[in-house]
Amino acid sequence: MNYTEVNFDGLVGPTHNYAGLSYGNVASKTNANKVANPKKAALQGLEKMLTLSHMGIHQGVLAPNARPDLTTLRALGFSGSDSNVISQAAKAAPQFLKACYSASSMWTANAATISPSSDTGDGKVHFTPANLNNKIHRAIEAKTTGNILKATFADESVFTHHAPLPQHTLFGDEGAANYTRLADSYGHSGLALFVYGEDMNSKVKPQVFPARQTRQASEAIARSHLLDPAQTLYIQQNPNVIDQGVFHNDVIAIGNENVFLFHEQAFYQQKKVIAQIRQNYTGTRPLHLIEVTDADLSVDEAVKSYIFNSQLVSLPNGGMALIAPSECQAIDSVERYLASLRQASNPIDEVIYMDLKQSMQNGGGPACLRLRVALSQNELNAVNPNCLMTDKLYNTLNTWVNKHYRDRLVEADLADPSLMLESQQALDELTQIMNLGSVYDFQKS
Ligand SMILES: N=C(N)NCCC[C@H](NC(=O)CCC(=O)O)C(=O)O
Repeated sequence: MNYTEVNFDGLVGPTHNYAGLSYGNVASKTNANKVANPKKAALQGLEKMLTLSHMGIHQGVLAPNARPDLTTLRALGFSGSDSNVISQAAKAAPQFLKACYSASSMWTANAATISPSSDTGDGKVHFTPANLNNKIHRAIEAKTTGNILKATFADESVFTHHAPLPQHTLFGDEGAANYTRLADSYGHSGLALFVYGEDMNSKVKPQVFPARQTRQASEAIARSHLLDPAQTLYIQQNPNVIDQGVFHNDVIAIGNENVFLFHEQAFYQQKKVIAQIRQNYTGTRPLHLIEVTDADLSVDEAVKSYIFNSQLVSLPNGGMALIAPSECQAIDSVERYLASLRQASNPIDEVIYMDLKQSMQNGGGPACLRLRVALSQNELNAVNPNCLMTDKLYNTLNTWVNKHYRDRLVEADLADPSLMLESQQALDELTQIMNLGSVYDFQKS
């Protein structure tokens, strides 16, 4: 059957800011308190979506979570009118206010884990929103993200939506950022690689920064998605690279169809991992396992450039392209490596650089900004059409961003209730543009 991959990018929400909320994510900490430009962030994201759709690649859009998250602020004991909730939180608990204002749902690689119908026991596409248990500003995304996924993929005859895993450290789940699938093509059953940072029954774990994904979470998802155990591998991230800022596996490895590009320090007991992948891959097209050595690039250069957070996409006329952050052009060794990768004998023959600086400064590169969904033609027809990128939707969203978004946001602005009202108005309009219904709590009260 004819399958295709659709990249669903997260639309950057109107409250994008730099709050230093993610311990273990170097960029988030380094850029804390910088002046943010939400308008530019959203336009940079839309530009990437348009570029891919003009390359003939199917492109989708996922609406952002509503911020501030008043439901969470009220659960924390702030009460009265919405404006009172904001001003009380700004005085008593600015850290929680920042968490409830984060636009972090833009990084939709963390929105969910999705298994295509060619991998699942019942032939449906399975979705599990990530609980993002490790960080409070992200853990509060799961419920609304679930609503948005249901409104985007509504047809229950082809799509199955699971609840997020229990909110407990044992089941820390970061979604597709820690999941890759290797297959002959999108429509063939694939080898699911679940990469975890910590097995809660083992002592092998990072010493400085937290491991966000647990093996227990990955196993639970593979069970609910009815994956074939013979086609599912659980791989541990190298704890030493987590301690160097590799907080998700997609900061050190990227796979697409029969190509897997990863750093030589990506995994714990890497030689064994490579042998397992080779042994379990059932495709007939040759598997390209491309290991980037320390001599090519250090882990530090990988984290600074975000080279592994490029999107690796199959082109309509064959071959693959790497959609890389423009930060890769600033580091000589990275540029050199990319040039040699293009020349070498593998399907990657194009590198396209994108300016995503607003997102990058919070540790979110091209691959963080998109959720991959492999779909058959029939399943693609069942997707909410207002969530699929066209020139018309691009123009509408561009106008919408220019109308509603600020071009400057700092922490002090979060205490001003007019930011809340502006955001709610913008998002209410967005749900009409994207025909999502009432996915936000503020639309229900
Ligand atoms: N690698 C992938 N797939 N996603 C990147 C997510 C970046 C996000 N940054 C933040 O949440 C920073 C927010 C702040 O500090 O204001 C995170 O750490 O979870």
